[in-house]
Amino acid sequence: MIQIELLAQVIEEQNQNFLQKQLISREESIPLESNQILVVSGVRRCGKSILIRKSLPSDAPGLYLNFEDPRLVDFEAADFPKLEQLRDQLGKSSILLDEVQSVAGWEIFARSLHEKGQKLYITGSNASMLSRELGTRLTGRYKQIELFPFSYAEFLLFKKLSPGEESFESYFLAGGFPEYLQNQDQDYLRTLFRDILTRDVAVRRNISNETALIRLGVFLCSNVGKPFSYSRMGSLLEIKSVRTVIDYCDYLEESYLFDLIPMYSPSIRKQLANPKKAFCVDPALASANSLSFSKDLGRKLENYVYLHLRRSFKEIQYFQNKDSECDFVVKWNEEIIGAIQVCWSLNSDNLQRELKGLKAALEETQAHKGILLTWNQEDLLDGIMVMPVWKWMMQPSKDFFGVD
Ligand SMILES: Nc1ncnc2c1ncn2[C@@H]1O[C@H](COP(=O)(O)OP(=O)(O)OP(=O)(O)O)[C@@H](O)[C@H]1O
Repeated sequence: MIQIELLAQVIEEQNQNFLQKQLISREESIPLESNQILVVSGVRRCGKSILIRKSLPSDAPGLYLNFEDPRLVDFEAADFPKLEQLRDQLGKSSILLDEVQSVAGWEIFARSLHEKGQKLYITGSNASMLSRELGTRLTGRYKQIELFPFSYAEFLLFKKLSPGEESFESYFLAGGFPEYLQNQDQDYLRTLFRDILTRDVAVRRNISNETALIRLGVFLCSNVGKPFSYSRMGSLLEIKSVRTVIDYCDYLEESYLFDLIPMYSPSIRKQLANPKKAFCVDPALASANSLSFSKDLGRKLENYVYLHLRRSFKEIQYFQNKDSECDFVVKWNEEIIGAIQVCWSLNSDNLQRELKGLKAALEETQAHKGILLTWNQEDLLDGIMVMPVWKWMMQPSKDFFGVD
């Protein structure tokens, strides 16, 4: 149990910090009028709680509480009614709970607020921990929004820059974690990565071999965009059991650090068995934690394109047949709707190969729209649009493919 006076003090301090910050508006918006519980999930430090707090009208702020505060170590389910009491005493309109999944039984409180028609916002950085309770006790009562580090458009707003090759180069180097954009300290990205692996993944998942988990994380950062099989990864990383490799990869996906995308295949069974490609939630985070000193710029660009697609689409695959490859195909409503090829720079050596891969993907998947993205070239080749990545990123990829 926790004393209400201590709780009031923690709340006052946590809420003070917020007022001092200069904040930009995000592309994601919070549906304030909805009467469902609103859940914002995403990788750590990407701006989840700020998104909610900034969205609430200034004359009706919410009562914010972050459960990672060590002073809340003794908070238990029986303490939740104190939050309602403090909310009313302080004249707040709603309750906003950060990383609440650490308190067992939180979903019972969530449900009771919902039943009383009172507003609750929740943020979390672990997909499965949240979804377990959401899926059972709160089915149909919540709406979930996924948030990512800043997009290129948000980066421009934050840095007060204009769109173009020069500002895209800055984004390409710095990525989208708001605090990193402020401090530009690579150690921040290393500490963040390590903290997610050791504190979130290893502790929550009870992993005793933390070294193997970190090695896997570094391996994925160093091999963004390259296909690999679980067994090959196991042997490279000296992890004996393939099952362990698969579990660890799942945990890394749950923490929103990486997505492992499958190869396109009409057969689901083949799709599962084929090699996967990993993409990181923030390419600058991957670079800071990578062992690959050659700095593969082409794959990094591919990672940015992947993220831009991922903001709009959940199902993204790569395409490969016996003699050609295409970086991404995008699924929407059970249909592949688009194919995207990414190439740093088109020249007489690679042009035919890149076009062939894109056309093969379009033909085989029956996707109706394809594009070839480059660092700075723009053209129309053989009926295929060629565009610089920065320009393509100025609109949501859903708009580009004409779906909503
Ligand atoms: N819209 C924004 N404009 C400017 N800075 C922002 C914005 N959103 C977040 N930040 C910065 O990023 C930091 C992290 O934001 P926030 O605490 O909301 O992230 P979070 O995803 O809730 O983190 P955690 O998962 O650790 O709880 C903030 O301290 C703030 O400095």
